Amino acid sequence: MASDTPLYIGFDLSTQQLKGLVVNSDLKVVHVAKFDFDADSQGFPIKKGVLNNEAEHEVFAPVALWLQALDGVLESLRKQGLDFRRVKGISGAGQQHGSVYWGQNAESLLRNLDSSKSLEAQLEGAFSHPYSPNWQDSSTQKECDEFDAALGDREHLAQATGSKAHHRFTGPQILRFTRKHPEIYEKTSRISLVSSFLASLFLGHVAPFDISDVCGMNLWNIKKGEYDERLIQLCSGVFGVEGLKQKLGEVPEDGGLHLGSVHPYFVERFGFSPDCTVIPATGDNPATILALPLLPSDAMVSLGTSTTFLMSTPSYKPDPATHFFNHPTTPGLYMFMLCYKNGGLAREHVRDAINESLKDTPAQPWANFDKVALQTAPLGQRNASGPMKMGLFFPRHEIVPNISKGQWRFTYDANTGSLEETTDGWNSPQDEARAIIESQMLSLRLRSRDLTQSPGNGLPSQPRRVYLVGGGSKNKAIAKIAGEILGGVEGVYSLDVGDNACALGAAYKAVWGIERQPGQTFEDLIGQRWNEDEFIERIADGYQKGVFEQYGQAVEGFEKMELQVLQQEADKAN
Ligand SMILES: Nc1ncnc2c1ncn2[C@@H]1O[C@H](COP(=O)(O)OP(=O)(O)O)[C@@H](O)[C@H]1O
Ligand SMILES: O=C(CO)[C@@H](O)[C@H](O)COP(=O)(O)O
Repeated sequence: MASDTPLYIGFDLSTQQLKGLVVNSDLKVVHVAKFDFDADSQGFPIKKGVLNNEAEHEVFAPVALWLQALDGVLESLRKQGLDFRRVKGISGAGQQHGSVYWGQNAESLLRNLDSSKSLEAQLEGAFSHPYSPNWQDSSTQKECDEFDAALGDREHLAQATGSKAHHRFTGPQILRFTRKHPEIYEKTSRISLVSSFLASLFLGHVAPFDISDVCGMNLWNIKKGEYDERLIQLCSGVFGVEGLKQKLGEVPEDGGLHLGSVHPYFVERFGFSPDCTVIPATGDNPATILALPLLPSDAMVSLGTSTTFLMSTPSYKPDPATHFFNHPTTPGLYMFMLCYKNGGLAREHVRDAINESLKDTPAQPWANFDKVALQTAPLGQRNASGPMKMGLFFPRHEIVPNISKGQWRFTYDANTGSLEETTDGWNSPQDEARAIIESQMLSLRLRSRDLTQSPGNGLPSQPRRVYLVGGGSKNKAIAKIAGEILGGVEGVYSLDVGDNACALGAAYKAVWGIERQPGQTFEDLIGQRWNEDEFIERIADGYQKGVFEQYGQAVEGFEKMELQVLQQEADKAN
């Protein structure tokens, strides 16, 4: 390909790292660079990308860390030989819900960025508050109760905003901020989401929210396409409604909008072309569904720090147990999502316990976990009618369902429907490798079953394909068990970009934003250029008659188990 053809960059500012991925107009990846927060940053006492205040259940990240990371990733791309002059468009993805609080001098500091200094050196003073509340935070129960109550109950809130109130959602977080730091709130000129923060750095002024990511705030009325006045009223606390609206700013509808050209900082420091255009950055989950032309009958499971389950759908069927967002590019479509806090880190706990019990940490740290998981029979059953082992493994307060941290193990007899909380018959931690994967997948199947349909030929309802993405998607043991539980008539697939799907989706968004014809949808443009044989790999079987139905029985036991644990926890609290 000629060396002056256009390139596009997608960034992924996630929990544990910032990635930058470069594609050409044919959607081929030409560069990837990564800045790992724990390994590569200097001067931040973080662990897994965040800081904790356990006493108040707060989890937060230093904003300056992300500034250091952005210069770091661009520097790595330069070292790889990226010719920045060819980059025509930039978009990005940010971990969802996190908020960044800009001070009074933010716009002037952004506008006057000096290319001889690092972003960190000159923007540290741009924030009224140095930390961004992280999606793993669970400090806002009081505020969540108020949000649910503001529209009557959690059903009505979900109907209006796509989700019931959640600890991590930005509205409840802002309300708590107005109470905990009233004087800082007053001095805050603008509030960004992590996605719009990233776009702001490239633009050199505070960028608007993205039409999909704004749905992760419990403030946006999805059907009306505007902020919900009652929720803005609540969220502004003792401060004025107008003041909050001004801090939040406008929300353009077009996900491919040209926000403006990159700031001269990037032209002078890295050699970007002055006409390189910034396209709205979206949330990391919305960006992930843009990594391929996803059909409404497909499901994606993102195995990152969080585990998320994603579908693109024309129907808006909000429910307090799930999330709906506007689709990031296509009006009339929505994104359905389930999000679990205890994803990758919970699996790592079991992995480490197994390595410890075997006194063996192999070079590939997942080797023992995978071997044990595959050697264990489905549901730890000794025979087809034996008791099923199942459990909940939550080293952190879980979102789905809303349960404090803890570990519970049960056996379930599918013939009698009896459920017993017991560790009898469990060989821990070995049995937990399969059990934790099963627990996560059974929860996904339970909560997504109303959105799937029968693919025909008398087959049970299930997705057409299951796509695995995120750090855990390279794990074939997880893929095999995911296929057994979730099904997928055509099988379980992974993207050849492995754990970079989110950055890839952001890069595709930039391609579409710049190269689309008037009215051309994302699905149309990406669908035309998508090369299935090259971009995806079938890594496991999906639907398997017999085992899928066996797990269907287990879903019933799983639901009962969750309800019992919820009841036990509620009784303890009273
Ligand atoms: N081979 C593997 N098997 C299972 N999980 C893995 C494997 N490799 C990485 N992971 C998991 O991937 C997670 C990071 O995923 P990633 O998508 O990169 O993170 P982020 O949440 O920051 O976007 C880690 O927490 C780790 O547990
Ligand atoms: O809170 C959510 C979604 O609602 C999380 O999915 C965050 O968006 C962070 O994701 P990762 O860092 O795990 O990719």
